[in-house]
Amino acid sequence: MKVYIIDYHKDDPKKCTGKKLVKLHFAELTRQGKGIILDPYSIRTLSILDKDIAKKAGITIVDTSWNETSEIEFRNIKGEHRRLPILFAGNPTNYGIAYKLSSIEALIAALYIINEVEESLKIANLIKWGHTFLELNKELLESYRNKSESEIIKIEKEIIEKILREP
Ligand SMILES: C[S@@+](CC[C@H](N)C(=O)[O-])C[C@H]1O[C@@H](n2cnc3c(N)ncnc32)[C@H](O)[C@@H]1O
Repeated sequence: MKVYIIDYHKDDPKKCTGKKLVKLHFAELTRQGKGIILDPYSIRTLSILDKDIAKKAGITIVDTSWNETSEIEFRNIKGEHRRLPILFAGNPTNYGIAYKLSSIEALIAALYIINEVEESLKIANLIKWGHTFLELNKELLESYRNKSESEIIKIEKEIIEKILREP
């Protein structure tokens, strides 16, 4: 799978997981979006139905800062924008926070959801807390894997309702 990074250079370069993917030759830098754009503000949800586009044109991650980002940064990027369904960050900065994934976690999740599990695990091995992320989201990722967009939205709704019911 081709992976692209649009790097807005907003985070500490030492901690930046988008840069790490590029450095380790698992991604290429780009200025334009290609294929599936991982966009947390998108109204469309990533699913197995996006696998063909991802295979043909790749997956683009937008490496920016969660503290400074907004919808505007994503709006003009060409491509098929998709958000990820609820998942919890496993990285030390945003540990346990829903939806706020690092670039590398977003890639691990996207590959898993489109049923590229082996590649997802390979990416998870690149970072210390890759397996923390997988462990934390094991059941969620498995429930989203290989499912259509409408199925994923239904599963996500049930999960959110369950969380809200918990004391
Ligand atoms: C906001 S940046 C933060 C990057 C940080 N510098 C790092 O080193 O990981 C994370 C990127 O991963 C993707 N991403 C993270 N969480 C996502 C979600 N819930 N839905 C879609 N894409 C997501 C997006 O491309 C997003 O811009």
